[in-house]
Amino acid sequence: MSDDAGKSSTLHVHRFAQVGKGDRLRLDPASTRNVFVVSAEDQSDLIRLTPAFEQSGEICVGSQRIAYRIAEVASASDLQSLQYLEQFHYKTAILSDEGTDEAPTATASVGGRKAILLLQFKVGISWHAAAYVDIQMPLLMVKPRHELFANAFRHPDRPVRWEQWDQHAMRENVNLIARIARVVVSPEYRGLGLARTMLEAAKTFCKTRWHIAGRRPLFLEIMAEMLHYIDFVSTSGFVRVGNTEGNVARVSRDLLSMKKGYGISSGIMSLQKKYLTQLQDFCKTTNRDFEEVVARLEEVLQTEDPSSHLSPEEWLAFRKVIRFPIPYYLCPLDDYAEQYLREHAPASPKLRRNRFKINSQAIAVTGIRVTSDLQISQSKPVRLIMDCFGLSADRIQQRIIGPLDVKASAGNIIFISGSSGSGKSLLLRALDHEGSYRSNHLKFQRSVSRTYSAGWLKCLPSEVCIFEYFAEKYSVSRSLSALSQVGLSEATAFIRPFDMLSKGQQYRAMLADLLLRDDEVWLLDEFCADLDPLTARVVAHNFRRHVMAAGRIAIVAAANHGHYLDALRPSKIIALRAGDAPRLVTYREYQDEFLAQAG
Ligand SMILES: Nc1ncnc2c1ncn2[C@@H]1O[C@H](COP(=O)(O)OP(=O)(O)OP(=O)(O)O)[C@@H](O)[C@H]1O
Repeated sequence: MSDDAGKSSTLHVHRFAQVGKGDRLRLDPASTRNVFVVSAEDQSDLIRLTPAFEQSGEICVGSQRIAYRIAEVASASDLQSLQYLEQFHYKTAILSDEGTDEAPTATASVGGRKAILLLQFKVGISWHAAAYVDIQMPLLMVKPRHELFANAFRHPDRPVRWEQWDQHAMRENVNLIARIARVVVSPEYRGLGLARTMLEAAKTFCKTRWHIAGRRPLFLEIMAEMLHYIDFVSTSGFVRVGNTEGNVARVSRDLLSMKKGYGISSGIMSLQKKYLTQLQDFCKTTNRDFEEVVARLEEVLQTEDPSSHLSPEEWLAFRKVIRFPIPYYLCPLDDYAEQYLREHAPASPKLRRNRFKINSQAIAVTGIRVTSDLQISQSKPVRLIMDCFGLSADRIQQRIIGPLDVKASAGNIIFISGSSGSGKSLLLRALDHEGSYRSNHLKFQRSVSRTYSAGWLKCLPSEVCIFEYFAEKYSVSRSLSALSQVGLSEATAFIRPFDMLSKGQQYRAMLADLLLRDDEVWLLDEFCADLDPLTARVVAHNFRRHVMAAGRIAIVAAANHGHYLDALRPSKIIALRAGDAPRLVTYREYQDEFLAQAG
């Protein structure tokens, strides 16, 4: 950089620093740490460049608070963390000539400005990378934005105005939009709502640090296929503006025209060339005629659900050249931008909320007794045990549970604790008054105030991958939402059959299935037993929210629970002890009496 007298000096900044050629800098005479870019619109507006952006906060899961920091990627170790997280990315901007070319990696150079904010959790004395958001320059041509900006924009405080969104207005102002190119969350930390935390951080960053040639942005945009199914952005102030255009209407025409060596009417030429090469490669490997393949492409694109008409090879080839419309959202970054969106954004049909059948009725199961009756077969080893332990009768009748009354109203969790063999599983069985469980040696007694349907975790079929099972049984959006609530959002898990999942993944998949079913009472044994402590906490936390929202009654049993019980926060606890009467206590009493002892 050089000063007004032309004297030059060097300022070292990190790779993604928000500064470019021609930017005017202001140094703080009191501290060389403080460097600003002078706004091109208002000399008194200083946009901070250094120190780099950093924000901290806490995420609460039950009573546990996990500290995090979000900072610009600035060091070599940040870059390493980023590379680690890249493998888990959801693509948020699809291949598009309304968009970029195939989404490059976050660390790759894309040309133009970009900023990457990395979220790290404090674990002990070290920091664990958990999520990042990648902010880039906007796309040039986006149909819904184009239509929205056809409305005159007259900023009251900034020299930003256009009467119509023509070439001139676009050239002048398109960089007043920043784009969220990606939000990535590590699978270990899914279910904590980190996508929202990252969107909020991106907004703050854009309001305070982002600029192009000294001009601050007015909007933040995001477009993503996933937004068809889960709206993870509107709670952060993003407004749906419409769907991108995609290329369905013109892809075959463009391909044929390119093949003949002609240009195309719209879109990015290099991208179209790539499509052409990809389809030509497909024709070569399958020995098919190009025109015939394009005709086939055209034919399936006329149908309502094109992908269902394609063979696997065709699907793999065609998906590289077809871009379906995807939802496009804008987030205002100042008051006028907000007012403008409020006035002009088309009223778009809201995504249907994931409605669950909501229950409101209580249950009362009284006089619960479970007794076992065992005729002892007197083999030599059994006689040995009888001698050693002083057993004399040839028949053992034992009260395992009860008498006990269980009453619960909708939206509550009852937790059954007790050591191994204390009767947790049998109590759950007893609460399933219509259940099919039978044993010749057990007698169940209870009376119920009314009948209710009880739901258990059930293994899922292994003939299809789990997402196929979910999407066919429920809707895509309900399935995605339930799977994300149980912290299962890895694409690689979704596309495997149930028997190819880990125990913990199987558990979460079964739990998602239970959340989506309509049973009034959920009976869960060995709750979260196969999960690591953090995932168990996250699952317990989200499970509780779901029970309350859907008015379910959940009766949950586990021997090991100290690491997540505060996140589950049951309303009552039934503490079982072999050979003793069960105790019914509140969560607070249980904490004082039982957990304190255990701790
Ligand atoms: N089918 C059965 N017939 C007779 N007795 C049984 C039967 N099933 C379980 N029991 C006995 O009932 C008692 C309670 O068993 P239960 O499976 O409910 O214990 P639990 O608390 O769930 O134990 P864990 O934590 O080890 O799973 C045990 O002593 C067990 O031996």
